Amino acid sequence: MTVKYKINELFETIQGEGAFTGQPSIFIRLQGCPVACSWCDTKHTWAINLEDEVTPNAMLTKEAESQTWSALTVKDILAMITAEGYQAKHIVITGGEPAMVDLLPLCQALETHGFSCQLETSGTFELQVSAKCWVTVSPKVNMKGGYKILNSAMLRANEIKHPVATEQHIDDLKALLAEHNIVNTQVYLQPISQKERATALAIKSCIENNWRLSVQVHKYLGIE
Ligand SMILES: C[S@@+](CC[C@H](N)C(=O)[O-])C[C@H]1O[C@@H](n2cnc3c(N)ncnc32)[C@H](O)[C@@H]1O
Ligand SMILES: Nc1nc2[nH]cc(C(=O)O)c2c(=O)[nH]1
Ligand code: SF4
Ligand SMILES: [Mg+2]
Repeated sequence: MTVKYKINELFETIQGEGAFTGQPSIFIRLQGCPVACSWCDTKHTWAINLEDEVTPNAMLTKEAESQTWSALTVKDILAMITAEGYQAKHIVITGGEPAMVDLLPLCQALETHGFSCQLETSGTFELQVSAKCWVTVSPKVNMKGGYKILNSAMLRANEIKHPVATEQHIDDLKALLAEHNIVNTQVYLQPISQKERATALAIKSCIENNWRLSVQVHKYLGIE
């Protein structure tokens, strides 16, 4: 049977986080996440309720965040991107937690059609992506859902992007890097919810550790 992806949103914008900040990108946001980060900015993507399924057009044209989703095949997704006339050549697969499902058919089809792929993931599920897919791991420590960061995800990561608000988050990150023996992967600190204190802590810690700052540019610009 052809795999269908449960999609909460599909839109074109500027990548606002991490190494690709500033890059025009098409975002595919998958529904569903059990990790349950208390400060998650996309809580509407957590629940997968069958009664929340909507048509592809209703999903594409929604004007406010909602937990509705539409089931699309890879072919449907490519057709939608073409029909919308999007110009971006970079596709960000996010969620929710997109790594809960097999993303290889999606990556392969997108790459065949000339797109580059990027995955945004918590690293708590085995990654099923193409070899060329850029993997952004945002490791989650002690979240309510009880999921643990996988060694395979930490090792596969092309960048590690860590949301921070407290010194504890910095200590958690250092412990993770040591535990998984990560030395060369570029690390980004991302202040949680643009809070002033979180941003000051992120700047200080980036300078101390030679990490980079990621400030969720889209939120400062008021774009999606
Ligand atoms: C919404 S998550 C979806 C992908 C995946 N579940 C993950 O956590 O990486 C996308 C990115 O937003 C980050 N994020 C979520 N809520 C945030 C917040 N309030 N402030 C800063 N970053 C946040 C996540 O850590 C992750 O890097
Ligand atoms: N512009 C923009 N950049 C992003 N980078 C990661 C995002 C995400 O929600 O995964 C995101 C998002 O929601 N919007
Ligand atoms: S893993 Fe990602 S989507 Fe899930 S709760 Fe945490 S930040 Fe939100
Ligand atoms: Mg976001």
